[in-house]
Amino acid sequence: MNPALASSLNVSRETFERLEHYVALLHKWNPKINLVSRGTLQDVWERHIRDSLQVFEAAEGLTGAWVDLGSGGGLPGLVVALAQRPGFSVTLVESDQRKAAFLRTVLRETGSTGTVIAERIEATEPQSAAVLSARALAALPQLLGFCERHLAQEGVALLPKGITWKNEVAEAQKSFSFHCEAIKSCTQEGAVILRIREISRV
Ligand SMILES: C[S@@+](CC[C@H](N)C(=O)[O-])C[C@H]1O[C@@H](n2cnc3c(N)ncnc32)[C@H](O)[C@@H]1O
Repeated sequence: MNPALASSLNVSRETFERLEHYVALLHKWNPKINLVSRGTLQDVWERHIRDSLQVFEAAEGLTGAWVDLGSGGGLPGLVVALAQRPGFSVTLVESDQRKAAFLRTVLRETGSTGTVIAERIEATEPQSAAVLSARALAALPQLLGFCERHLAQEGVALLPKGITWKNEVAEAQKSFSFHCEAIKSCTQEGAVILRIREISRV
């Protein structure tokens, strides 16, 4: 337990302990199945955990079914599940069977609840999510297509994007109408979390 780190992440002791267990499993499994790029593993708390927790914070005021698409090694969806905030049920969609096995292992070993769907997003039964997240999965136009399938009408998408986010928004506006708020990232200069709702085709 590192109290200074736990406090800077603004998580409870219990959540921090689950996150520590997750980080240990990431180190153990990563050499075999490449869950995160090897170079980022030494800096996992900043590059991945803090980066995912800020997506969670952007969900302030929301509750219900949280669906994370293309979860990979669990970012940000598994971190949301490990935080165990009341009012959310978390589903992780990841088509790679080995990564899905990893996600289930972390949930089981940390005593956390969550569902892992080891299927392709396009083939998964529509989820009617209240909150939909996806990090490093696809460009915004494709992500909004996934939202059409999996986000409830009143739902909110939380999509971390890098410094070219304005270009992606402009590209997506050619095919979709949507309300978009850009929340500054605390982990990368120029990056944002797009908070998107009221999506429809133009
Ligand atoms: C670049 S990784 C990002 C993983 C994680 N979100 C992160 O930020 O580290 C993209 C993940 O999405 C999964 N994926 C890509 N296309 C998918 C699809 N159509 N259906 C389900 N999973 C998909 C891949 O297997 C991979 O694990």
